[in-house]
Amino acid sequence: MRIVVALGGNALLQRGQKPDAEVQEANVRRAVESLAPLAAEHELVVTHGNGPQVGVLALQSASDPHLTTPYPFDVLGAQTQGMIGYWLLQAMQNRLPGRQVAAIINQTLVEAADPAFADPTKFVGEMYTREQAARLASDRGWVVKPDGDGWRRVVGSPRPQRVVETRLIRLLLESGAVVVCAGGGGVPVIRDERGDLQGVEAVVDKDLTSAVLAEALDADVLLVVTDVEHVLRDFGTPDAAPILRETPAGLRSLDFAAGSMGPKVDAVCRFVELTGGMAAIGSLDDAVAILAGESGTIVTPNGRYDAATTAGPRKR
Ligand SMILES: Nc1ncnc2c1ncn2[C@@H]1O[C@H](COP(=O)(O)OP(=O)(O)O)[C@@H](O)[C@H]1O
Ligand SMILES: NC(=O)OP(=O)(O)O
Repeated sequence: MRIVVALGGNALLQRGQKPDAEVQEANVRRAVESLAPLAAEHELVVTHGNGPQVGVLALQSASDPHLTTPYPFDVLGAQTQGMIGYWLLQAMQNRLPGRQVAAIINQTLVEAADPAFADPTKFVGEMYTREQAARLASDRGWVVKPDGDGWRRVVGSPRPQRVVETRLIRLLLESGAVVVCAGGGGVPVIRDERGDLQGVEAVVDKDLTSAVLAEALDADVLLVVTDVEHVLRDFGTPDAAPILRETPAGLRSLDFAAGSMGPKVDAVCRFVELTGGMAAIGSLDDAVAILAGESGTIVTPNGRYDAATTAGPRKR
């Protein structure tokens, strides 16, 4: 099978952890431990988040006295692709000797007129108290919003339209390589009036980009892995209950939090609606169990899933 796995920012940096390289490298090794069995049997594309990391780089850049202007978010997004891509590349190569692994810088086309530029929703960087966030907003011109128990900076997150390097990713997959791409949702770009690509100030949602990419690659499965075993209905209430199997229409009839579960649900529904394939949201540690139908929230056109008929290896 051809599988696209979207690795949550939580997989790379758990809440409360300091964003030191060695902390994230250890988390990446744990992620790769979970994904390696999939790579051994299937064609595998790994995408990843960059919310915490791109916020750290933005702060560094804004504090650098040598710069006249801080680096814009397209440049910072490319930096996170290089950094996280390198960690994933090395961990995969160590865990899958003999297998080719490619980690590529890539761009995601968005629409210049997307209203999301004017209504920032994408959380970046670390968590602050309400008072700290208010001060940062006034000192640095940030937009800040509540995220769970704290406050974080938000930036515009236009909808991904197409991964520019889709053909290259397909070629790499067909050659047998594991491909790490679409990091941070891909570097956001538009085409100018001459048709040239040009970066824009935004951070694309990696789950939505993963759905666009998975569909364009004719993937069989889209796995969105994060720090919860299932999507919960009535999240945050005493009636919270795991959703095990669902149809896209069933999931879309429920409400999910913008900026966290909302885009993941949107991504898996979109993939299943467009392809008739299987998509799931679950825990990073359970990637193999999700495919076996033993964990996660599994979304299919009819809300049923038979691992024996779906999860066979794809001929390369
Ligand atoms: N309905 C829900 N079911 C489960 N988790 C939810 C739900 N709504 C919000 N969440 C929160 O979403 C988080 C996962 O989203 P997010 O933090 O954006 O993940 P990642 O960074 O891994 O992509 C969970 O840790 C949980 O706190
Ligand atoms: N770009 C992006 O979606 O990052 P996170 O998954 O870390 O929020």
